[in-house]
Amino acid sequence: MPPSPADALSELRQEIDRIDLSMHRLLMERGEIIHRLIEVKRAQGAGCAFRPDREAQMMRALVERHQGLLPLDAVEGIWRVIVSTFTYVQAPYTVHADDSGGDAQMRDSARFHFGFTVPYAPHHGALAVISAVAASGGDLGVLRASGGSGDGAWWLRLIGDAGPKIIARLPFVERPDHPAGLPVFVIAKPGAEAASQDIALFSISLPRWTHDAPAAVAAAEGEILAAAPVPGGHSILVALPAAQATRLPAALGDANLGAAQIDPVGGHSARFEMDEARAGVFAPEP
Ligand SMILES: O=C(O)C(=O)C[C@]1(C(=O)O)C=C[C@@H](O)C=C1
Repeated sequence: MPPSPADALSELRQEIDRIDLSMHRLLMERGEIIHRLIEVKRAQGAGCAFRPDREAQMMRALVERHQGLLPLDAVEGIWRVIVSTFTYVQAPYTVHADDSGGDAQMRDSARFHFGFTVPYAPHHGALAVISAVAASGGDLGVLRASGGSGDGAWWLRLIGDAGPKIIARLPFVERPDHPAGLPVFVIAKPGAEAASQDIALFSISLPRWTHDAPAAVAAAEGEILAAAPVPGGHSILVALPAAQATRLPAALGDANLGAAQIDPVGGHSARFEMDEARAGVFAPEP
């Protein structure tokens, strides 16, 4: 005789309890590993525990192997909370975020990527975020990748050895309809470990704005992310594959912009975009 619906339900719930217990035990076991990792990192003298390149690699592997009923957004969100919280328990940090372009999207992004245990400190403007990170021990800052605030050329504040640098671009896995898809840069004070050099970011101060600038940057496979007038000229924030960075001076020179001042302001892992079809595989049936 097949089991009654009540018995079948009870059996399935026992299975769920068994799986929940295993997942919880595994999370606690992960915590033990993190304990040992703290010791190793302490021996290395590292400050901030955030390792964006490692996280980018983990998030890609996660979405690539994911299958089944659970929507990808949920799986990604769960792992973001796990990893960010384990980062926090290694070395507590606050996420300073620029809410000048709207609080809701920025807060959703910070909570999705860093969870609720990590303190969230809103600021009005990119400059305020950069100052907060510069004054902190090992905090992170989150800024809209497109700029967007009325702060002008905020990236100038990232120039120089001591200034915070861009170390990541979020989300790690880009796709249409990402629940926290606002493209943001994460900034931090320069750490012991070198940041990724897949994509390099430069502040370029031009003696003047010219419509040849985008083509010159494109000639080095770069992209202008933001632009703002500065005293004595115009400043642009440029992203390009790090391997192409040596081509920038010549490309600018060819556009009569040889006097441009080029300063590194950080870098991040290569962007990883999922196409719509793949991103939708796990979406619930309408
Ligand atoms: O791999 C590390 O260095 C860790 O600190 C572990 C861990 C994780 O929890 O998986 C946490 C923080 C880092 O940003 C990356 C990964």
